[in-house]
Amino acid sequence: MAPVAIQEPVADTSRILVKPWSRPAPTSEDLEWAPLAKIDLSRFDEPGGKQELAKQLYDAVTRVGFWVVVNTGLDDDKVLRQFSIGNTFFKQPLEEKRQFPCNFAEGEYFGYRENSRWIGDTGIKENIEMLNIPKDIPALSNVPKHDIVREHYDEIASFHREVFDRVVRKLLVLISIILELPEDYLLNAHAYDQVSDDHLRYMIYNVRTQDEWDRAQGYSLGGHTDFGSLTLLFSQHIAGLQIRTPEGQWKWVKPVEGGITCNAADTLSFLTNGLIKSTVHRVVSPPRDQINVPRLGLLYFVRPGENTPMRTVPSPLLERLGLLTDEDKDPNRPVPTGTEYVRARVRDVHYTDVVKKREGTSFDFKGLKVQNYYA
Ligand SMILES: O=C(O)CCC(=O)C(=O)O
Ligand SMILES: [Fe+2]
Repeated sequence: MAPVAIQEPVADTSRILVKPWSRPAPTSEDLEWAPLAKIDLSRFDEPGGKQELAKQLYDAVTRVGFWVVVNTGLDDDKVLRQFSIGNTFFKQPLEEKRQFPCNFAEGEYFGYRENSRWIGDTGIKENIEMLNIPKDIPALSNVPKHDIVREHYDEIASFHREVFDRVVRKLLVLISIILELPEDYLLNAHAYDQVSDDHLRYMIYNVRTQDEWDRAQGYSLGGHTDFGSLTLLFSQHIAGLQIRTPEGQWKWVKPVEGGITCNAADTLSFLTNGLIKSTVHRVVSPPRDQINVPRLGLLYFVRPGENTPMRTVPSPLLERLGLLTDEDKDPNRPVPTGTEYVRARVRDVHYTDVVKKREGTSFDFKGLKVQNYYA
């Protein structure tokens, strides 16, 4: 028998103590929850499993736009540890958090986003703070890290990679199967080792009074689509997220124990000429029994990168559905890269001191067009 390595406990030399965070109590209010498909990723490697899961995912990605993955193999203790690191970060002094702000002038989203912007003319500020952490690849190692990220980097980086490997990779394979493309087609277009603006996000909605929520929401309810290809939301218990269902009703998203809520976003919709649905969603005031609890979030955003042309993919399914145009098939037609598109979008939305609702307007970057505002 091979000798078993005995691991000495390693002294924690970090300066910043991460206090364990746990999920607050779920709401006891009877909300109208959106029915979402549950995709069991433990079946992915079974014979025929991928094909079966792809069938189950079809309606979710083409019509609903939101679904839940379960049995991902990600250990919930590791998930809670990431929530705890995020929570500890947000409790740090503003000067510390402000050290590395998002560079919105360039459409760059890595770093800290402060809750400093005014919402229209309401006199209320946004209540969201976030810290976006890039992929753990050499080409992005120069992106500056806050102390808490540096001190816990091994753990954060391995979580980042594990989320990609256990969830993102599998979803990109399933969607490639749906599109009748080679299984690794979309994975290659979003490869972990290539430069892209993928990020792990710690996010917090700070507590507001009902009156503040009402005033902010009277101006805008914040309906939007996400900018990249896929968004993963780790389970947390504060309600607030709502999706606009295919029937046009707003329904709440219920947290699933051990599950991850996923949604398709704009660039995946562009790459499939609209077949994959980028669903409109928003975060509204939590129910009464949760309104005094900060809404801590942990998310992963998948974006196409520098080496991904924003051209409809050569899918036989899209061809049959009449969604592949001659223009799409022309490899010489110049198109932006994923990074160019995403940065233009981030700059357009976030490079401002006052958040405007921009009713009736849309964003158009070299022919890639999305609506800015959904009521
Ligand atoms: O916090 C959530 O549940 C969703 C947040 C969201 O929609 C976003 O960050 O784009
Ligand atoms: Fe979103």
